[in-house]
Amino acid sequence: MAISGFEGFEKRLELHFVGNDPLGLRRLRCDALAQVLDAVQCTVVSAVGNRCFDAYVLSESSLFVYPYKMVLKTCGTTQLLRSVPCLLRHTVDLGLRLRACRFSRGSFIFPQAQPFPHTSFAEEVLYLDERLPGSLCFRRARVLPSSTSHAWHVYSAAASVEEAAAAGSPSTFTVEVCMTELDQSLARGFFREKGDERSGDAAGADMTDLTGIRGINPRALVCGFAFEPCGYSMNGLDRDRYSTVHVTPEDGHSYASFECTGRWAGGGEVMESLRRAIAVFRPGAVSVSFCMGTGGGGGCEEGQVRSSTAGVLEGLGLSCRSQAVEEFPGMGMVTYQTFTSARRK
Ligand SMILES: C[S@+](CC[C@H](N)C(=O)[O-])C[C@H]1O[C@@H](n2cnc3c(N)ncnc32)[C@H](O)[C@@H]1O
Repeated sequence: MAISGFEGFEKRLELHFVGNDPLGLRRLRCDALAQVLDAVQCTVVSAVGNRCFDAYVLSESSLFVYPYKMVLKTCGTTQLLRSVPCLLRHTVDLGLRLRACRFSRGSFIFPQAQPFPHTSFAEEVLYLDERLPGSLCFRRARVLPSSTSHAWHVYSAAASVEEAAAAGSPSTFTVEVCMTELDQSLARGFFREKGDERSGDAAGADMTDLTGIRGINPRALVCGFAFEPCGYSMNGLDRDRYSTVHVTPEDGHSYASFECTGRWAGGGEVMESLRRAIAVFRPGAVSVSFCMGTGGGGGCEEGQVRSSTAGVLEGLGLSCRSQAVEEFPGMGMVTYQTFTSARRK
């Protein structure tokens, strides 16, 4: 951990593959996954799977493995992008071909504590540019700004605009929420009692219930883990959709994140999850980023996504301070909105 404090803001990598084996990436052996995570400098603390995907809680955030999609999200001073060369070696052995990659992150609280290749966004982009196969020729790196010092950094690379659009239906989305300045009394719910000798899973299950996290999606199978002396991570599995929450409750640099995937279908369900997740923490500042497939025809329209999001957060006493939108060839549209508590001015 950095001397300054624990860096809650995660780095997130999403990789899409093509192949002929229906199990695809789920065939990756435990020792191969351990090598990939070793390169990043984190470990698995718990794992669960369903018919559609495997979900791992890590010492620093989460990993989701579908047959043709992998999402690796890590916080602290982990070296997320170092997973790429190792992973690509293993996936070639499984007969899988990388067809798209997206890397995203917010602005670090302690940027000086980040090691290579995360010392700057330019370094991260260069690292990926040099290691991704040349066949991923549609590339874009953008920093979506806000009215504060926070910004959303996104890099994407795709082999073909058509191939990627076909694989991600226009109505599928991923939403990433970053919350800081958590309500102190609510953040206390993510500290363990002194002398609590239960396992991280057992203490995590209680935190899931007592803090209201279980209610974010009552249908999900939740795998929660409580760190010592504080901190919490959970993965939720609901059919082919995952959700994940990570909490750094320490006062002064408190942070929580919520992420989920789904289909837009009018947006009611995702907006309700968003409302419940933010209500668990009552943060002073929030950013919400949606990544949506492109192609039109029954999908989610970015203007509608932004106005629904603003409506939900305003209902929680948060005011929209900035909005940005950017298209990434082959990966879709990304929106980025920031909010602060109305009481905070
Ligand atoms: C891994 S969790 C949640 C990560 C998530 N990205 C976040 O920061 O919101 C991080 C919290 O757990 C605490 N923690 C305790 N032991 C830890 C460990 N071995 N590895 C990572 N975090 C640990 C940290 O101090 C922090 O409060």
